[in-house]
Amino acid sequence: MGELRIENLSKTYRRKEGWNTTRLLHVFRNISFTVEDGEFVSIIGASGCGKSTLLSMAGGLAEVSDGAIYVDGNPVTGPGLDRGIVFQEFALFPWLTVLGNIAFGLKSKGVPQRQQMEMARKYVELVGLNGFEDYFPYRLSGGMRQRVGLARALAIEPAALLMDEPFGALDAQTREAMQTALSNIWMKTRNTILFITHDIREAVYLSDRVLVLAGRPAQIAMEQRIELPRPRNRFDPLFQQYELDLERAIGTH
Ligand SMILES: Nc1ncnc2c1ncn2[C@@H]1O[C@H](COP(=O)(O)OP(=O)(O)OP(=O)(O)O)[C@@H](O)[C@H]1O
Repeated sequence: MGELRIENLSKTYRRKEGWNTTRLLHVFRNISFTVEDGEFVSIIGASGCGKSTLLSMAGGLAEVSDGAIYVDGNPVTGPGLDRGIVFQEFALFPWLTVLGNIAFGLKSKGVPQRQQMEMARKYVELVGLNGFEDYFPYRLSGGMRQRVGLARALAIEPAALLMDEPFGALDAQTREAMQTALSNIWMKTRNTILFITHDIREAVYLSDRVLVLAGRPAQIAMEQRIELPRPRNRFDPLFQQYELDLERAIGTH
């Protein structure tokens, strides 16, 4: 199971302006949507519209101002092993090898040591890092580091995977290769994924459904189901039509 439900979610930041004035910044108000079990949903929107804030709240890392988030019906009250998170900054432990990084969360989950390595190896294989098990992160390219980040998040077998601009720090070519890799992995695992990006092409390539966040306070301005067979062809005219429609939705709200 892995259903992620966002219910009437609001976020307000209190910003200090001068020594005795604070201003309220309503980032978004009353946002509701559900990522169904096994569904890949992306959120796109202009810079500053609140995408990262929303994902951090789902991860239990940022406080909810109003509303609630549920994973399989259980309210999110903080970080937990039912959610795997992948950030843009790879956030790997530099003193651990590839295998050590991937096995790390399994220890916290209480998986016995022998089984930790077995499971970590399974995910090394899934993300295509065979042969690099004993490398330390500094010897890996950006794309390989993000494969480790993905394997680490997948290894704890979370109900939902939360990904915040995971390929944002990569060059264009590596980024496209990682999109293909993630799409292939997802076709095998069918994880529930909430994916944040500002790249429309990336969202169309990967998602079952794309939500456009726009306005201030932000709202879901558009919801687009992507009805293309996988693996997807970026040059398909229908693919390009989806891109255009979403571009328009971001621009006009
Ligand atoms: N801790 C904070 N205190 C006050 N304001 C904040 C805080 N964190 C974020 N904000 C503001 O909230 C808004 C939403 O920020 P957020 O990072 O969620 O946007 P985003 O859509 O992820 O942007 P980007 O695509 O540039 O990463 C922005 O206006 C930002 O300046």
